[in-house]
Formats: sequence, C-alpha cells, structure tokens
Amino acid sequence: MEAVNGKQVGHLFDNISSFFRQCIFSVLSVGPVPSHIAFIMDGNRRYSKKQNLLDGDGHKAGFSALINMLKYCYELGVKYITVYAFSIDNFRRRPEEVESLMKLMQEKIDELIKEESIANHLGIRIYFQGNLKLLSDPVRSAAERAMVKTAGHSKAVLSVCVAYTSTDEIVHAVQESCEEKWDEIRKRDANNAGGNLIGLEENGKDKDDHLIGVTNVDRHMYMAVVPDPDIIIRTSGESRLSNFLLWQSANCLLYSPTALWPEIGLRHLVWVVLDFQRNYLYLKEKKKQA
Ligand SMILES: CC(C)=CCC/C(C)=C/CC/C(C)=C/COP(=O)(O)OP(=O)(O)O
Repeated sequence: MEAVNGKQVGHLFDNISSFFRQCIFSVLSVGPVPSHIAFIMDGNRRYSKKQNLLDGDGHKAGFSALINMLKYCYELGVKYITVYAFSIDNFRRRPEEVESLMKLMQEKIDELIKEESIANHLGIRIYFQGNLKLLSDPVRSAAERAMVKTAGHSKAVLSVCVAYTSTDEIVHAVQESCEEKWDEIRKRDANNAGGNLIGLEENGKDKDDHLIGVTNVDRHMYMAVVPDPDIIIRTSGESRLSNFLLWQSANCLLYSPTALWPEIGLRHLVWVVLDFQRNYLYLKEKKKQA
C-alpha cells in the first residue's frame, strides 16, 4: 500500500514538474532557441567522492543527468545535442577505470536502443563520433547497432563523441580530403590525354582545383552531419575546451557552471538559453562575418 502511494506521489510530482517546464519553455520559445547545444560532461568522479558513492556510480548518475538534459532540450526544441563522453586522452586513465567506463558505456548504449528508451520514444537519431577503431569490439558493435537502429529517427539528433579529440578529427579530415583530391586528380589525368599535374599547374584555375580548402576539410569532419554548436556547456567550473569541437566552436557561446555534471539541471539550461538570446544578434553577426 505504501509502495503504491509512493508511486502515485512520484507520478504526481513528474506531472507537476513537466507542466512547470512546459510553461517556462513556452516563454523561452518566444525568443530564438539554439539549434545545437554541446556538453562537456565534467565532474562525475568528483560527484562520486562528494556523495560518498562507489567508484563508477558518479558516471551512472552522469548518464541519468544526460537523459534528463536530452529530454529538456527536446522539449525546448533544441534539435541537436552533442556530448563528450570519452576522449582519446581518457584511454590513459587506470586500466580498471577505462574498463569499467567502457562496460558502462556498452550497457547504456544497449539501454538507449531498447523499445521503451527515450531515443525510441522521442524519435532521436544517435551518432557515435570519433576514432571508433580505438574502441573494444563489444563497445564498437553496440555503437554501430545504435546508429543503425536509430537511423530512421529524425526528430532530434544525439551525437556521442567517444574516442574523440578535435586534433584527431582534424587530422583525419585532412587525410581524407587529400585522398579525395588525389583521386580526383588521377581520374582527371587519366581522362585528359596529355594532361598531367605539371601541365595543370600552369593554368591558374586548374591550379586552384588542386588546393584543399576549408570546405573540403569541413566535409570530412566526423561532426559534418550536424550544424556547428551554438552553445558549449562545460560543467564543474572548468572553462577549457579540452580538445573538443575546436574546428566547430569559433562563434559559439561558452558556459561553465560550477555544478558537477550529475548536478546539472533545468536552471542551467534556462540560464544559458537566456544568455544566448541576449547575445543572439551579436553571435549571428559574427557567424555571418566568418
Ligand atoms: C552511452 C553514453 C552516452 C554514456 C555516457 C556515460 C558518461 C556520463 C560518461 C562520462 C565520461 C567521462 C570521462 C566524463 C568526465 O568526468 P570525469 O570522469 O573526468 O570526472 P572528474 O571530472 O570528476 O574527474
């Protein structure tokens, strides 16, 4: 009987907070709403220590915070959400910690594609971005399964950056751009009797065709499937980007609340969206000039 009452109270509380959120979001939606917010989920281990939890429980709480934030962003109309879940540098942590994080990652990815998951319920497409070759086979397979299973969803997009750093992304994109350009040149060479690299270099226009530009590299970024972020939020008071979305963040608003990642909540989202709206025209102008 007590359990039933507890469940009913919980349900009532969920309904009240959902109504409260809807009111806040309908007021916020009068102004411009960011289309893409990216998160650096910092402070999970510190949260674990602060709350006297077992090692690893901070990351579990971090995953719950991510699901809540995903729901809030979706309700507000933010279409793209990106999270920095594991950097290439994180592989240097103690092997037991890396192993436990990877286990959690696999478990949570499988949770994300269950029938009753938020991704299915809300129609969220999931991408895993990064050097996925560096992941263990089971984690990589889980990530690939999630991408295939949600490929038909289009209401919102969650990009999970794993085995990711910006410098690795940029090097990878430059390599692919060079290979693509080299293929183009070879094909043109084969079709053009008498045409060769040296001949082409004498012609101004064709010479430019040999160059790799920003748009070439841009197209080969892992993150090319989504627009650049409008806002990056890094929790736990740190304001460094730590090799995250360096290519994509030239004109983006940065926000670093002191809350640890598992403590992030609605108030942080509301605050940063208000700040985005206050700076909207200035940021729009900067993007136009870029
Ligand atoms: C499937 C999926 C998206 C899972 C995500 C799970 C999750 C919350 C991962 C966060 C991983 C991580 C290294 C966070 C940084 O906090 P930290 O460990 O560096 O903590 P600290 O800043 O207190 O040291």
